[in-house]
Amino acid sequence: MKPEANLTGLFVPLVTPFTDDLRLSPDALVRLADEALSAGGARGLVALGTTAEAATLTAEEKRAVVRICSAACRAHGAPLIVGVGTNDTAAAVTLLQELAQRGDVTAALVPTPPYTRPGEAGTLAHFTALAEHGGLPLVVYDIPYRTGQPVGTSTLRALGHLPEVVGVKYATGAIDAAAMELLGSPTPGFAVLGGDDAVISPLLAAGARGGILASANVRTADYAELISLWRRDAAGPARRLGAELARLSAALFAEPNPAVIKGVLHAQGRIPSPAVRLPLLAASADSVRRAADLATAGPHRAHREIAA
Ligand SMILES: O=C(O)C1=NC(C(=O)O)C[C@H](O)C1
Repeated sequence: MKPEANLTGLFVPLVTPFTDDLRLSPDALVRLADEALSAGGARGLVALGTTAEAATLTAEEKRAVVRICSAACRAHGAPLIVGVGTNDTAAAVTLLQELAQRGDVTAALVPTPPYTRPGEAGTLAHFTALAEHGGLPLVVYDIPYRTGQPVGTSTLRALGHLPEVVGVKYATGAIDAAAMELLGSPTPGFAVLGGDDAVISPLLAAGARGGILASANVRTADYAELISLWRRDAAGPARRLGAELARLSAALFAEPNPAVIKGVLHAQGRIPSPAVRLPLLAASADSVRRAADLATAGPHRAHREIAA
């Protein structure tokens, strides 16, 4: 029997706000977490995703980020997903066991082992070990353009049948025959969540249960509404909002994530600094301006406000 993770809706992988001198800004993270779950209407949060620049955080900073996100999730009765990414299976088991001991983590978001390229059988063996020994429900993060390790539909299905694997963050960069095959016959207890922001709308149309979307750090409520519209089969408004948000997502990803998102959040006064840690560089003023314009008030929102 699978653990019940209830992975439907919008999960926001929060940025990690820094000060200008690159220290963690806990107060800003507390505000972002609360806004996403209250005004934003997100179903839950993702701590330590790619968008959080998790690769550059110290162990102590990671603990602080998880503590803050956990407190917000507890206050809102929301699920918390935590990113755990390494190509060392034994180290991943240890990290998962430590997280499991907290008792407040709904699931871990785990990429296919990055860089090593262990093949599909090795990837399946990796997740089997994590499922058997990690002690936490797992969401497989399928993002071959970052990890270098693609997984085919039959491997994904095999992963979905592992007892602790409750979902996949599907970010293959395409909605193709493989995606349609995956979505066409869903595996019970295995949620498909979109993770490619610019194509989230068609993935939802094809049956994805929700999304883990960095773009939702900005205009959270609209991404939550997009998911809700598709799940209610409201195709017309969903298509219009999806097209508008795809333009925003493209602008937010014009430079390596999360540089533009942080630039926009800073321009909106929501974080103290647009700073990112090396090897990322701050986004150009042009990219931030273009995305900030799209973030402020799209025609869809204007239309809804007039209609209200
Ligand atoms: O941090 C995440 O989770 C996400 N990161 C993305 C990326 O940087 O590739 C994309 C997605 O929006 C979620």
